[in-house]
Amino acid sequence: MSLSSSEMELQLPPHEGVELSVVDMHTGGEPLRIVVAGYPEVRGDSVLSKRRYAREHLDHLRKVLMFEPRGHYDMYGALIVDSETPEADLGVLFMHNEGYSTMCGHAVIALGRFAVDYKLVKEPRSPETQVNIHCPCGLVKAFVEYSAGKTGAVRFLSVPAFAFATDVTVTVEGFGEVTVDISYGGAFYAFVDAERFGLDVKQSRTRVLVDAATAVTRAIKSQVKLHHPVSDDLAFLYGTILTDGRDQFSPEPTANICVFAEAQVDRSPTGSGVTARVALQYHKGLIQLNQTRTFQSGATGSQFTGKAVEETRCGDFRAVVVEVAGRAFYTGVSRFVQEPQDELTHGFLLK
Ligand SMILES: O=C(O)[C@H]1NCC[C@@H]1O
Repeated sequence: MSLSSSEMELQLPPHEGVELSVVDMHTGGEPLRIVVAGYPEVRGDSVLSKRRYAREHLDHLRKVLMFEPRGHYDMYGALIVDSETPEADLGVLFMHNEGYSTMCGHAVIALGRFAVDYKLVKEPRSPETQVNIHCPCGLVKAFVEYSAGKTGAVRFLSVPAFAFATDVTVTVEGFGEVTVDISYGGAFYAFVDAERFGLDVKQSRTRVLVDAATAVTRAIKSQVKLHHPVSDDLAFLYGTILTDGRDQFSPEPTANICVFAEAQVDRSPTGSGVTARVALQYHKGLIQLNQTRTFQSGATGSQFTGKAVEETRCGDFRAVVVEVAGRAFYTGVSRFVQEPQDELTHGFLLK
């Protein structure tokens, strides 16, 4: 007996399970699982309150889609929701191995293409189509290359980014006193030169980099209070980014690796991290407005570019608008099922 490909196409046998459909993409190697069907209504009168609602009432579905056996420890997801902002083409919630982030640049790059390809914006235009994406941190403007019916590279202008604190010394378990910078690019990150730990973001083993970055994140969470002028929901440390220390402007790429959420490793250079790092470099006078830098993922070598394009403010902070650019690709579509008899149907992670 043989099965032709058309007979096998997207057919599940009869089952009593709940189905969830997704489109999978990746940006610089970092996965993005976009939910297209199967989620119940996400209640709330703002994208930030919808994020709270999803965390309180729908978290079982995050685990189904992010965790094994359908996902994996480092899976990342996006759930499209309505936005309360009239200029927004779509709202989005981001999900990962621990919860819901406030910003995700790799996801914005993928969602920009997705929104044009799946007709979430009215009339695509050449050479670029603008897609306004309302993220929990605010409105992010994506510009998607569009030519002869095809989408390409994406650049986006993020929410105001600012250096929150520089040269903060914390006591890190296993490493003693470590001095870090903390910067905001839609989410807060700590930045440290990997050399401080005797590590190299491109050469060292990923597990060793993750342990050092995670120890820094834990230390900051317990020793530094963050705040954000717009909302307390934004005031938490999302992760630590280890760098190669090359912050002074150079046309050469600078590498970093981002460890966020629950010791999750970004395969991409991290769009919100690039935003925060550019704000930090600008704050320190290491780059000028419109000087484009290339940022490379220490994990995969994939690249984004980033530049500060305009000075602005965020509450009392002097801030900049940062433009980040990169490319995303489709990897597949899936219809997942949760069979009620399956003991592992809710998902699990190996730690
Ligand atoms: O590109 C970014 O901004 C994201 N990638 C995973 C972690 C961050 O949310």
